[in-house]
Amino acid sequence: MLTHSEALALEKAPSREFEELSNCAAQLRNTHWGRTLTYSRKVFVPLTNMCRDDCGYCTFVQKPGSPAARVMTPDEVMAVVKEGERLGCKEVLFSLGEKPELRYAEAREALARLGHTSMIDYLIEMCRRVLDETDLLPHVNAGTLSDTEIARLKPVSVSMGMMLENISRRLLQRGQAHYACPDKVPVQRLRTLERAGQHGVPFTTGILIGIGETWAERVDSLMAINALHQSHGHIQEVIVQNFRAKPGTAMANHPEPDLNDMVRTLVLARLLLHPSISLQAPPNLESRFAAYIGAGINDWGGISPVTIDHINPERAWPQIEALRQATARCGYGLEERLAVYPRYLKSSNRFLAAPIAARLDAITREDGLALQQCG
Ligand SMILES: O=c1nc2n(C[C@H](O)[C@H](O)[C@H](O)CO)c3cc(O)ccc3cc-2c(=O)[nH]1
Ligand SMILES: C[C@H]1O[C@@H](n2cnc3c(N)ncnc32)[C@H](O)[C@@H]1O
Ligand code: MET
Ligand code: SF4
Repeated sequence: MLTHSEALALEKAPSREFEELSNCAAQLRNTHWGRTLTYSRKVFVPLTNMCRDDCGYCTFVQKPGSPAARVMTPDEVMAVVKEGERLGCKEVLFSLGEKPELRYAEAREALARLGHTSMIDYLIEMCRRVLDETDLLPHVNAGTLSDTEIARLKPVSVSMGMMLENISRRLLQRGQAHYACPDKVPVQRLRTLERAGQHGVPFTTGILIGIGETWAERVDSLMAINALHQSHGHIQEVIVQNFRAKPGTAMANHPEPDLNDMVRTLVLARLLLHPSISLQAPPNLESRFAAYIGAGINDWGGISPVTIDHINPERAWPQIEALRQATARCGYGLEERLAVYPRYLKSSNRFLAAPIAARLDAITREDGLALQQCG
């Protein structure tokens, strides 16, 4: 839709020109996704907050030795999932630190007590329990994954995700957001995205805005995501998430991106990405919803009536009814969807393992959830 030089120029396009581009983005959303925005009713399960990486913006991560460092027990996981089920949630978002067992004895010991040697093994067990004991559907956000890890997770989850964040290697330098983060090396993130495509996993990714990247690096990141989608068709959604500065982190004093920056980036994403890719922005990290809708988003992501956003614990979820009203004031409806998007739901396709396809078949027949076909 946009050439590379048009994409670069969008950053500083004069307001009249930008308004036209923004109208194009909104129009493109209307054409491909209609006048209904979606969200997923979820519970957030932070299976472990120990992590071998040290992202400069992250408060989720806890070092062993800190009283807050932990691995959730199976009973704790199932209690929150059951509570979600009681309140009508359909997604379990497993979001966790990356491979802490490779760095910390405490993580290895905690896993050994649970009968496992790796966090991914334990995650697979818990996904299976969710499927066996509840009606919820696991979405796995566990960072970089190997071929075998993806192959083993696919039959126990409906979709997986990992933010590319940014393709820039510059951010790995000392003093930058991804210093000392082996799992944030861009080629490792890109390999995970590529492997997910090869395995036919409906995949969520995205970019993190305002962590020291340039506009050109955002353009390159979105173009890389789009190219992977062109090869494999697996990118179901792209999240454009604004960095929030947290006290106590290396980036506590780093400026947060402003609304104009977010809006321009959303327009960029809508115009660069294939229109069948859902464009999501989280509603708890910005309250001016109309600006996001005007920039062409079609989805608000996961919202929980049960759990906080453990990544941004100080940012409360909007009430779903309040979000519905705000969305309606912009002229759009709000509908619930599943963690996997409609176009992957056709049974007997390469995107769903057989037991998952059977489960989804049953759920969608009962519920008739957000099943508008797109893309
Ligand atoms: O509550 C959150 N949900 C996050 N989600 C979940 C998201 O909101 C949706 O629930 C799922 O993507 C399902 O569509 C992510 C999912 C991913 O695959 C990758 C990254 C994220 C990031 C967040 C996040 O920071 N907070
Ligand atoms: C789940 C996703 O949340 C993002 N993430 C981690 N820390 C922050 C923060 N301070 N602000 C915004 N997003 C963050 C990362 O990109 C991670 O992949
Ligand atoms: N650690 C993973 C990542 O940064 C999962 C989300 S952060 C808890 O991608
Ligand atoms: S953002 Fe993810 S990878 Fe980075 S420190 Fe936090 S938990 Fe680890």
